[in-house]
Amino acid sequence: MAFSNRLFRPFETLLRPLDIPFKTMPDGGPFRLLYHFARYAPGPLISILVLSAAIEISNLAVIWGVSHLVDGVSEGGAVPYLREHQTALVLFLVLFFPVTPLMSFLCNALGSHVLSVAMPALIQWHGHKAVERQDLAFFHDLFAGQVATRIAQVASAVKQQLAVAIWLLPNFIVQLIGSLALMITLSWPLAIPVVIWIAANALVAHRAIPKFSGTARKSAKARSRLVGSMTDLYSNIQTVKLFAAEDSEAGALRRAIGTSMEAQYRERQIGILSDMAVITLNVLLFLSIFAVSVWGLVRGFVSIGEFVAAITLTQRLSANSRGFLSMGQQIFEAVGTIRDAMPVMTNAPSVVDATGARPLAVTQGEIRFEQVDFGYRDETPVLQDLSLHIHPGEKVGLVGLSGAGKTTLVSLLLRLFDVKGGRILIDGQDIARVTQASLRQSIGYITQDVSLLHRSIGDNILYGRPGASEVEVTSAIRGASAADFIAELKDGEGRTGRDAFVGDRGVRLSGGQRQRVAIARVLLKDAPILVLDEATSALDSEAEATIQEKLDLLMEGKTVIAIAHRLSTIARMDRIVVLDRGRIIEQGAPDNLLRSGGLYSRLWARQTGGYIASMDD
Ligand SMILES: Nc1ncnc2c1ncn2[C@@H]1O[C@H](COP(=O)(O)OP(=O)(O)OP(=O)(O)O)[C@@H](O)[C@H]1O
Repeated sequence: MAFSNRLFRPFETLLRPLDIPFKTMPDGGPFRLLYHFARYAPGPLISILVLSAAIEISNLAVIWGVSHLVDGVSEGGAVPYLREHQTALVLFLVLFFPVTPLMSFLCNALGSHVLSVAMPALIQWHGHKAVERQDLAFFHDLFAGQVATRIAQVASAVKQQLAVAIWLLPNFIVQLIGSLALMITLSWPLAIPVVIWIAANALVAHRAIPKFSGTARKSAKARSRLVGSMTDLYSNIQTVKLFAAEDSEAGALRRAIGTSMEAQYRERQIGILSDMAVITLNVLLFLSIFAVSVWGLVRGFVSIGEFVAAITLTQRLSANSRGFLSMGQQIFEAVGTIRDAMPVMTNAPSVVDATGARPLAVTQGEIRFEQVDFGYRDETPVLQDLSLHIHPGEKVGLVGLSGAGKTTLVSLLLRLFDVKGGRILIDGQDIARVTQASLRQSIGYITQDVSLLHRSIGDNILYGRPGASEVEVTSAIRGASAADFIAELKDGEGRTGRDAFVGDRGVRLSGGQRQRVAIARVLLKDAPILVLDEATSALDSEAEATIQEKLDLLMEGKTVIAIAHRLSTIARMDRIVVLDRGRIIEQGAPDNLLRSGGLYSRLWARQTGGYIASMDD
């Protein structure tokens, strides 16, 4: 191992973000959140604070020592002075080297490893743990990109806040108080300009920081809106191109960029003006300290050593005062950022495991919807007083016009949302009282819109049952009639077959191919309950016939709910349930329903070429 790796290894182990179990974050504001994370590394953080203050104390001691030395040597000559102060000089040299550099090294190493790397990593990791528990409604309300951006924003703002609070601020406060004390010790008239300078700086900060934080917030919002619009545009680029909307979209983007620039200009202007005020105050401080010192030299109340010390202190104060203003700006900016972004991490998820939830035990596969009421956000009901009893091993086809509530019904069975009234039972167990993981592990679900993870085809199929053997995966692929197209796959980086990547959300595959991968995944999962939401809609008739055979095999011995617009695919079901505006309006064996002259028979009659001609009327 390289020397530097060995040297820094101990610092890397002080805060191990990935080993810290997740705890719910407090939603009591930015400072509560800051405290929540600071408590994970109290030792290193307090050490940084103490070291930061100690470094400044030693810097001030060196300045004081130099002034003493200059006075002593100029008054009594070098040799007698050095002889008389041997011990003090050795201590002084030790402080100068190696103590101060060593403390700076420790402070930097702790700050860089714990504050700059491990702390943001901890926030991102715990931020992810907080977000992954959120229900689907949460993700429907936000762009996925926005969620990721907000977690990253909180991580960087908390890091910034902590760095200012425990690293920069203690150093600056010690410098301010110490310089003042030293000036008073050297010669009290020297302290007067410093006191006035501190008061004037505080006034500038008091006026500039609130203005700055307002504009900084506006400009951050404008920037994130710009990024949001661009993300939305690129993820819908196909629609933009199909409607030849590039020009109008570019116009909207130009406006967003313009607004963002405008906000940034305002932010910079306040920064420049307050900087100018601080620079002017610094020049005035220097001139007045210089004037008082020269006057003191002439009048004899300031020695040469004190003159040197006063000028050095003034220069250090001036150099750091601009940093102080920017510290204030950073704090306000970070507080604003945390306040805006923290709800994604602190909002309580609405679908959670009940206390003492037990794993679902599917023995028969019986499903009961009992007087279920449900609506998404507002009061508009999507399902009303819906009761449905599905017997063990029964195959039920769900039919209804678009928007009738079919997908919603199966989403409730998977507890992607909670019912507003009534309950859903599987083998007599209320799904609200079992663990969500065990419920979803017991249900194989092929969705209408199959989206795949940007990984290899093999990994996407293994998602059905991680740890499945090679033989099982191969058999699932065969079962889904996916072997031929997978064998021919090749991605941009030369990976072939099962190793080929599928592109973002599976864009490199056709709709039918994506559906076959989804079927293979569910075959591998082999869950006792099966939900097929338009499982074969993207397949051509020939492929559908092949897959249908496989699905029939897959359905054997399982309880099945199948949604289909193409009625031929569900004609073989034991029972058809027809939904209309959230209610069951008819149900029965397919043949009986055909004869009854209801909605199902009308839909069937309108079906041409395998499709329902006017589903949306
Ligand atoms: N995430 C959601 N948030 C708000 N409303 C939703 C959401 N998903 C669906 N809806 C609404 O709920 C109603 C039922 O939708 P659902 O998707 O269950 O119908 P469906 O019968 O499956 O339709 P389709 O056959 O077109 O898929 C619709 O009015 C729809 O607009």
